[in-house]
Amino acid sequence: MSILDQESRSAPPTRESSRRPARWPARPWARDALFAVAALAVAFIAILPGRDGAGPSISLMQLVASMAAMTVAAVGLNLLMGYAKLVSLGQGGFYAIGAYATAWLVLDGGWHPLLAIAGALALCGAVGAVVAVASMQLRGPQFSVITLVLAILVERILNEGALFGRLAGYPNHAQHGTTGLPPIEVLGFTLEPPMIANTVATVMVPVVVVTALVVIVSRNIARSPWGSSLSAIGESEMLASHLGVDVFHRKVSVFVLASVFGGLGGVITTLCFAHLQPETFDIFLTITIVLAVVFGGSGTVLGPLVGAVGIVWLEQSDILAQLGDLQQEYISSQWYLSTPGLVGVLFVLTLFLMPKGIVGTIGALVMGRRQRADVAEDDGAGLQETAGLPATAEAVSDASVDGASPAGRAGEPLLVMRGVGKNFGGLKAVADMDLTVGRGQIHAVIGPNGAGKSTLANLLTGVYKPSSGSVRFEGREITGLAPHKVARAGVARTFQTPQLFHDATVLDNVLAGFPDTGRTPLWAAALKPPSRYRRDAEMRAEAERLLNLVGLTEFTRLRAGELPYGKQRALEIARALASQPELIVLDEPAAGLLATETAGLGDLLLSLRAHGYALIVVEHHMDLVARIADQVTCMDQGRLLSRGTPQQVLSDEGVVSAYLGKPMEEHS
Ligand SMILES: Nc1ncnc2c1ncn2[C@@H]1O[C@H](COP(=O)(O)OP(=O)(O)OP(=O)(O)O)[C@@H](O)[C@H]1O
Repeated sequence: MSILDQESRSAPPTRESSRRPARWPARPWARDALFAVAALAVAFIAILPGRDGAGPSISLMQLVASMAAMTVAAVGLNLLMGYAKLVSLGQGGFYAIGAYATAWLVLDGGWHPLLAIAGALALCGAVGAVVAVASMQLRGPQFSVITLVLAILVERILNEGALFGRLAGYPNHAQHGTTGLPPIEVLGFTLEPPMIANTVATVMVPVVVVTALVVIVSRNIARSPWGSSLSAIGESEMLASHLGVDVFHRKVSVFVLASVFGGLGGVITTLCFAHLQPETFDIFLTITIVLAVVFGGSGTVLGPLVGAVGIVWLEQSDILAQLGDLQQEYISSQWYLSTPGLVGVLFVLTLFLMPKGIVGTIGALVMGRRQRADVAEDDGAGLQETAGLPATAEAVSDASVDGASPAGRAGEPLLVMRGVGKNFGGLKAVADMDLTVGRGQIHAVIGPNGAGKSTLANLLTGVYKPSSGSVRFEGREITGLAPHKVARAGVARTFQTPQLFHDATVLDNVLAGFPDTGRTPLWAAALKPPSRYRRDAEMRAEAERLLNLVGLTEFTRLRAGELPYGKQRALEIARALASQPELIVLDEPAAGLLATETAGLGDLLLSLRAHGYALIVVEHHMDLVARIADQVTCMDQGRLLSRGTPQQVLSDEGVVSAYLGKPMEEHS
């Protein structure tokens, strides 16, 4: 039923698409294949020096192993911290669980090493799930503290639990008669760790392949609708739920995934170093993983890799030790910073000088340059316009919204709210309100500040559960459903203050509006089957058409945060349309718009009505209300004050005295 159902091929090429330089390779699957080949190639090049097992290459392979372990753990943390903005300080704990559980299941449990690895990762996932369920209601610092407690607990258990050899490490002579885990055998191959001179460290092959696969999979996830849902959660959980995302489950899922990747870092450590010392799994490990993400670029695909490689190299090279010596020589032999202290200083400097990290900073520079080039090519037409919305009705019809529409069913009540009320303590914000909206109808809700208009919208969209009454949508009871369920039922909304992904492009903002953001399963995001490519192409074509509809074609690749306010409102409407709703609730869409923009908004809303959308418009601009609304409901003190056509309501004496102050004609 979307206005987008028409053949996308029929759309005329936009200026944006006609002048945009083609990316190479042009096809998304070819770009992904190239990335995968490059990742695997880098992985194999990294272990080339160890191919003959010569003594000096052993320490190099140990360095690569440490980098691989740190990369995998940092990639997991980045999904959690970089995208969903859930700052976990427990990643070191999962790393330790993965390492020790693998060794323990092999040595004490007698499990086959591959089974032990699977068991260790499952344990990390299970512990992650418990911690996530327990902590997901917490926000910001409280969440971080809970995860930090986990890391500290794990470290204490390893240090003090006799089972894990205490300070003797694991395995140890007293318990196992050996200080090294035997190399694992898989399909007749012995996977030797990089520990013995003149022995080829064969385990490095699966280690770097798995590391490359983790980077590839995390890139797939980050660039999928599943990844968009994480960014949405990071931006605002309220926004995410209105995009159809089941926030609680998604947060638990990403935490479990991050925990498993953290555990995989530990598994790599066990396989490569064969002996575990509890002090290497201290709180400093967790901080190093966080630093790797921040240093490389949190919320970027390559950031954790670059950060992990950089941090491990710094820690293991002589540079920091030499800096320590220099301090002792020239500043003080008593007061100087050792390696952990210097890493801490690096952390602080990174936060101040490069808050986006290495990859993020480079990415921002490249994006800025591209955008400046776009604007320079733009012959002044696009950015200098102030109106983000189509200024004329012709502009709207030019945008060709003649797709399939539910207009044929117009008149049937789509939404029926009956006796709805909401109390906040002793305050009746909404009391006994009815509201009926038919398909293809614009229903304006007006009233003085504090009348309860936004609360009514929030009751409909699931933000608040009604204290009384019922809400039916398309004949289905949706009273008290969570916002993501209401969104999935076909109700989209925009907000009083536009809620956008300010750092993402305009196009990506619209893409986040598609139902896929809430519905794509993790496996499809991670593995990217052919159907995902087809769907991505469809969504992209539809998103470009929607941007054309709301007059934002020129700005497709601009960052949303750089759009003028009016255009941000237009973008929010395009994103709402992407969810293919039946009903759109617009909370004060004309607030902050210029007169020309308000006129353009009116055109757009009328055009949406013409194509069968039902709209509820909470608004203070009476000119706009009078022009577009079929029905107007005026609220005062949470109750119905007047209802009828715009003419009836705007000339109602009660409305004039409680809200307008003077009759509508005198306003203009
Ligand atoms: N979460 C809340 N907790 C307590 N009181 C609330 C809450 N949300 C709204 N209210 C109160 O409910 C009443 C109605 O508020 P609401 O925001 O719905 O009014 P409104 O008509 O949308 O006003 P405006 O036009 O200023 O946006 C106000 O008195 C407000 O202070």
